[in-house]
Order: sequence, then C-alpha cells, then structure tokens
Amino acid sequence: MEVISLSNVFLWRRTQEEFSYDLKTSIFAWLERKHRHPSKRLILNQINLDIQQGERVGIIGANGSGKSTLLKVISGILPPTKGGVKVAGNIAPLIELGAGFDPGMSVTDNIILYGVMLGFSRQQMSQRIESILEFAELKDYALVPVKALSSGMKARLGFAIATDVRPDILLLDEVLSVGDERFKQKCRKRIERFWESNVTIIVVSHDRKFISQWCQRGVWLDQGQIKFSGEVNEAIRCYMDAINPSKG
Ligand SMILES: Nc1ncnc2c1ncn2[C@@H]1O[C@H](COP(=O)(O)OP(=O)(O)OP(=O)(O)O)[C@@H](O)[C@H]1O
Repeated sequence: MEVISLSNVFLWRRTQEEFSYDLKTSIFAWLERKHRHPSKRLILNQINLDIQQGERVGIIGANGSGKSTLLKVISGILPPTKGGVKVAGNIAPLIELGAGFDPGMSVTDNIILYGVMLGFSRQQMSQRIESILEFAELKDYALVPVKALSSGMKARLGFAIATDVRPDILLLDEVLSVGDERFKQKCRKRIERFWESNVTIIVVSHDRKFISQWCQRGVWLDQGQIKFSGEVNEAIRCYMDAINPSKG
C-alpha cells in the first residue's frame, strides 16, 4: 500500500537575502541606488516520489540539495508551491526538533501542545506525559518554562514526544545528532525498535554507512531534483560517481 505520494512537486523559496529585507534596509538601498527586487529560488524541482508502507528510504545528496526541504514538504510543515502531496497515516517528523515549542509555556504544557500538533488528542498526550519526561530525563523540569532548557534538552524533549507513540511514518533528519553521546545511544535504540516493526521510515543523512545498513531504497537529490531512486547501494554509487567522476 502506498503511504506517501508526491506528484510534480515544485517549491520556490525566497532567498535569505530577502529575509533582511525590512523597511530600513529598503530605504537605505533606495538611497544608495542598490535596490534589488526580492528573488526566489527553486528548491524542489518536479519531484515525483511514491513510498510504500514499511519501506525504509534514505535520502542522500550534497549540502543544500533539498533533502530537509523534501522532508518538510512530506510532513506538511512546508506546502509545495505546485503539485500534490498525499500522505496516509500519522507522521512523526523528527525535523528541527522542538522548533514548535512555545518558550513561555511549561515543559508539561508543551508536551500536550506538541503532541496535538503531531495529530494526537489532548487526552492521549496527558497519559503520556510521565513516560515522555522519563525518556527525556526531564522529570525535574516538568513545570519549568521551555525557554529555561538548554538546546540539547529541548531536542531531547522533542525526540521523546515524537517517538513516544508508534507513528505510521517516521521522518528522520540527521536526528541521531540529538543530545550528548550517551543520549544519542538511547535514541538509536528507540529508533531501532521502529526499524523492526512495519513503520515507514524516511531518513536524511550524510552517513552513507548508516543509510546502506538501514535502508532498502536510496533517493539521490541533486539541486532539488531526483537523480536516482532505487536500490540503496546503487543510489550511493551514483551519488559518489557524480562527486568523483574519475573513479570507477
Ligand atoms: N528558511 C529558508 N528560507 C529560504 N531558503 C531556505 C530556507 N531553508 C533552506 N533554504 C534553502 O533551500 C535549499 C535546500 O536546503 P535544505 O536544507 O533542504 O538542503 P539539504 O539538502 O538538507 O542540505 P544539508 O545537507 O546541508 O542539510 C538551500 O539552497 C537553502 O539555502
């Protein structure tokens, strides 16, 4: 059964340049006759991708090729500019962990808020607070506002919430870099549990060994386009050949 289907997906984003494009900078730019119209970049270029239930897909490619953006489009964080995205089942997006937290609210309230954002009910989340705090090792911080946590603690909390409930689809973005070495091991163990079940997993990583070991299928992205999609080692080979054309 197909659980993810992207058809003819295009995504344009404003360039970073335009982010500092406030009134003051605009006036100065006009005065100095350096005014430029904001530009847009094509980040995902005609993506067609179907993923079956239980498939483990590794997304590889150079920095800036669009891997994280692709996960964000699948998770619904970013709507595509054009094209269709269909997803069946609930997704645990382990992307920018904790980015959705409300810094002024307590850890406990954020657990509920974050869980509701992931598609779980308030009641389901209330029952899970204990186990989430336990896994995140933040029991003593339950009533503390999230802004008082370190960034590693926030990432741990985000990971604990998103993986506490077994999702149908798990999106992992270089997620094993969460927290310190000991916590990383703990995350790895929890993720391995999903790997043994029938969860559909899409992982973005620069770690070729990890991708080759854990994924059946590899998708190579290059400048926003899918250059190869198929057997994982073949995908890695195509990508490596493109980087080192003299080899092989
Ligand atoms: N918030 C943003 N606004 C505008 N452009 C962005 C934003 N985030 C990323 N981009 C651009 O989108 C393109 C793809 O970025 P993305 O993060 O998806 O790449 P990536 O393949 O995951 O890279 P990496 O391997 O470095 O993590 C890059 O050109 C980047 O500059």
